[in-house]
Amino acid sequence: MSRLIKSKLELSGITKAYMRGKKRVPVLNNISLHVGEGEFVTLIGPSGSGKSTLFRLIGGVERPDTGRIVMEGKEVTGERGLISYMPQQAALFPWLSVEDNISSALVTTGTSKKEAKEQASEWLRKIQLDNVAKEYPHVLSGGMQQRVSFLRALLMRRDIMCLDEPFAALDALTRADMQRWLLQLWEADRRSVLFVTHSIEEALMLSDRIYVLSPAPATVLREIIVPFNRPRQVDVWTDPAFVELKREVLDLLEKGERSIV
Ligand SMILES: Nc1ncnc2c1ncn2[C@@H]1O[C@H](COP(=O)(O)OP(=O)(O)OP(=O)(O)O)[C@@H](O)[C@H]1O
Repeated sequence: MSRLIKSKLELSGITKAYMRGKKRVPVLNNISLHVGEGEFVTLIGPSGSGKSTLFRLIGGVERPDTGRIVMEGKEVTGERGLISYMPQQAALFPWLSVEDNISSALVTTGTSKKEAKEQASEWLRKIQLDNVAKEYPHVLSGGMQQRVSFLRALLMRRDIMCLDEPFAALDALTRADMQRWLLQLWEADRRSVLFVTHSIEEALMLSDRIYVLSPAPATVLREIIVPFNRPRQVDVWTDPAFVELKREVLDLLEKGERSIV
């Protein structure tokens, strides 16, 4: 299905190993995947399977040993500054107010300072954080900081947004709230997203497609197309197909774990 959609990001044959002392430790083994225009794609895999490493390669912070990274049809292996990245802990400038954290993201896209300030206030109103616009990030709760951090990534308007377990540090209720919030905001804007999570439910709730990774050295165990319609309802987890897919992913992850014991 997704091959009909124009690819924003395409990884082919990515291999990466690190040296630990004199020992070469393979982390990624021949990974190929793609993210189509306006697609929400998730990577799920056990801890240490190389998901963050993959993001570092896509972000150009490191280079793969073999393989190619292509964005919008152009090879960009090792090039920086092409993605917007949101890590587990909110990445905000502590010396800037919430509003200035947002407007500075807009300025990087070429928006004038005056226009950026106006748009930042408008966005903060839209996500109901206008009451903290003048505050500094440390005053905000974890969930609020992550909303601001997501908004920054969204407004950078890079070709692809890479979200690395953005809700992992939040409590269960805030996390569920954030998932609903992200779903609404993303469905209104449809950016191309590559998302990492450990939560199968989160992956099924948010994604168009899921790549299930094996333990390191990671390979793609399976690509799963998530069949639920959009706009997606939050009660999708009660759908029998949801329960079935959850079991399928869990089995894959468990089999992957067992194969290295
Ligand atoms: N710079 C490095 N030098 C040596 N080993 C590294 C380096 N970076 C990562 N590794 C190793 O590569 C493996 C994959 O790490 P990575 O952080 O990419 O996994 P991950 O899937 O993101 O893990 P988690 O889900 O726990 O965040 C780990 O064994 C890690 O120790």
